[in-house]
Amino acid sequence: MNRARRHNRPALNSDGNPVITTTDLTKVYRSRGREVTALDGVDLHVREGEVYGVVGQSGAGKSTLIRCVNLLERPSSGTVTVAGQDLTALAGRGRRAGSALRQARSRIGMVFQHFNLLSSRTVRDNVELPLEILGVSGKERTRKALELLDLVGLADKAKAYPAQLSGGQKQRVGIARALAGDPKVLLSDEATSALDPETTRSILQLLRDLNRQLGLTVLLITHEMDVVKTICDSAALMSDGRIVESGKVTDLLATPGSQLAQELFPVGGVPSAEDRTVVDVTFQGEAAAKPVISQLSRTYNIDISILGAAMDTVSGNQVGRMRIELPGPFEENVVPIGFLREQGLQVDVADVDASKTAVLKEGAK
Ligand SMILES: Nc1ncnc2c1ncn2[C@@H]1O[C@H](COP(=O)(O)OP(=O)(O)OP(=O)(O)O)[C@@H](O)[C@H]1O
Repeated sequence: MNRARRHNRPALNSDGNPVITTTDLTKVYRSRGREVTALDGVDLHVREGEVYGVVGQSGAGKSTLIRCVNLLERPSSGTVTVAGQDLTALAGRGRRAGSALRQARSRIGMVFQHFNLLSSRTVRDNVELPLEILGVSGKERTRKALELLDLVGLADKAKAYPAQLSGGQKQRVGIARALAGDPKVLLSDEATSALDPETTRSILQLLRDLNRQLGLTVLLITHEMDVVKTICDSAALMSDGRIVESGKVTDLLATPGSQLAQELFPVGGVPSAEDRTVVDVTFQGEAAAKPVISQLSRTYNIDISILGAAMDTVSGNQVGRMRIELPGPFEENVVPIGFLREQGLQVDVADVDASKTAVLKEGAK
């Protein structure tokens, strides 16, 4: 059970200080005479206290980005600043990392997809490991490890070995270990990808609770849009080593033609005949509760078909998307579409082509 208590930290201040900043970050891998540009001028701004998700297709550069943020991977150029400290200016790499970089890294926790626990050590000893490296005394290490295991709901597993734990429990140990150095920032590399849906939910809830309770800033990479919907305040979409869209999730949902919004709330559906206007409507907050579709139908005396719909909660707010079909071509529907916009809804006119696959958004034209 998750013991992290909720507390009443005010909602994220949208003007919060940046705690992770990358500037023009570039990473070029060179192997066997070949060059791969994994990061191509990435500017990332993660504000204090937010949960920030980076999504993108396989090979987009997500893992490279998160590994560059704590300098597990040394960028080819550009800078990484975490909690006001320019990590790229600190010397050394890997085992030989200078003590300044080691100290700075201890303030950055990292959680991995496959947990990376040492099988020969007990749960408690796994959590103590980073404290050993930091030179913390035995008694203090044990006190801290037990406190952290309690925080992640595993107080009764301190003497168990990783092999005796479920996947979700192993990830809780991974999270406790990541918190050992009292980090300001937690990096999560696909932390829930190896877990079943229910365990995923409980781990995401734990991350959210830790974010709220400790004021911990979380930067996570994921290929699961549900992770973004469930816990992210902000998100960035990566493609070919670049950030192609970023911002607060609620703002992205209100941005015409947003690719991230479409991926978060994919609505399909093709028109029933030629000469129909297909419109994607996004509802947020108060607008989600208004009976706008029936009002539209009554006001303009038109029949409206719902071609597809998705409703969900994003960062605690009710959000929905709906693809509707109005009779007649676009020119005949300018006024009804204006009515929807006046109701505070995000409205994109979708141009579903004859092959019924490509959707070109009005806002993206
Ligand atoms: N150590 C490496 N040496 C050479 N090329 C690499 C190395 N690591 C990553 N790459 C390449 O860099 C690009 C970005 O990889 P990266 O793992 O960062 O993407 P990703 O978005 O995390 O993908 P995935 O979701 O599949 O993990 C890919 O083309 C990949 O093949």
